[in-house]
Amino acid sequence: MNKDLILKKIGDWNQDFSYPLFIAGPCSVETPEQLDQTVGQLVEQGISTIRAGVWKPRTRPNSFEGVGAIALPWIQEVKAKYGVKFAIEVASPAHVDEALRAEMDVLWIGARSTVNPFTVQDIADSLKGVDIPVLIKNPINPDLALWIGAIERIAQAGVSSIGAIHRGFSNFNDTKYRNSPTWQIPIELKSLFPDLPLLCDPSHICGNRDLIQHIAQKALDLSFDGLIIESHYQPDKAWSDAAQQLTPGSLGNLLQHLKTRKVALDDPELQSQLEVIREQIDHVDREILELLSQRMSLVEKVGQYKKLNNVAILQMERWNKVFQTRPEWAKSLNLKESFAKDLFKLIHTESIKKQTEVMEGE
Ligand SMILES: O=C(O)C(=O)C[C@]1(C(=O)O)C=C[C@@H](O)C=C1
Repeated sequence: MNKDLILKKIGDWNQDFSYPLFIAGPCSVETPEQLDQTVGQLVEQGISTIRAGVWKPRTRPNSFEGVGAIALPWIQEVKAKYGVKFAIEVASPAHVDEALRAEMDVLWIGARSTVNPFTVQDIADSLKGVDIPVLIKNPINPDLALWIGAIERIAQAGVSSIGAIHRGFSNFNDTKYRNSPTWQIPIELKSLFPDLPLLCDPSHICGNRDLIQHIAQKALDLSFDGLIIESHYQPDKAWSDAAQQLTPGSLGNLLQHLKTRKVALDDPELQSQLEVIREQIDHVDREILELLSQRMSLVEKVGQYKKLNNVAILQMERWNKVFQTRPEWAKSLNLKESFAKDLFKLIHTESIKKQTEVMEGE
């Protein structure tokens, strides 16, 4: 992976944006009136960058696919009237061309486009020589490399202001969320590219307006750089994504109740108190690793016995016992059973690897 990508924090982008960056607007542009009402009300709530879908990629045909390019002059009108910036989704070079001609301020690449490197490359090629902020949503499947690949393609086209949007990942099981947040993936992205601005799209994660506050707060707690939220002046009448859109008033209320967290500690007193606890954590982590190393030596010993006596590595009866007792022990120690299960699954996989090395060794 290319860790040498030159990425800029929002404050260094080629246009001025507030920080954290809060973008809001309707799922789709529907009519000039809907756009004007929604944008006017969002501006009253302090929003200065609006999102809206012009072309909508839909799962199945014959559903509303966006009004298309006729929306662009309507957008230009509200941009001029309210002095807002505008972000729209592009999924092809033709969209990029029309969006640039209509002087959009920000483009985003949707989850269904990010999954396809051909599509992303086509979009990247059409952006050569144009420096407009581009936001890249995660692919619908939980594939970090694909997300990074899309970011690299856009960066290589010469775009200097790039952000990533976490909109959750498709899931087959019916969970609480429309798209699973699977936070470890955006966290991993942030740890690989600390300067890459990362926004969260709680609307698409939740699929339901009641859950948005919680996910929005969680994103800020995890040091996300902003939010992109769907808002419509009459959400229940929206032509797409009705259940997850908020009225501008509810959005304003949500933003007011959000706690923005500091990324770094600037109070030396607090810093030194934290240092003391962090030293203790370092010490405990070291002990955990020493104990794991001891466990692995024992596993290796068992491996030698198995090799000598021609016994199979995988011992389900014993493993089932381990896998049953450890979560129980964890619970009595105030740890989550699910955490102990995940941990011991990892440990067991490592034991099997170790014993395979013993078996295959001289
Ligand atoms: O008890 C064994 O036979 C081991 O090799 C140890 C161990 C473990 O890690 O706990 C590893 C592999 C087996 O499938 C069961 C358990």
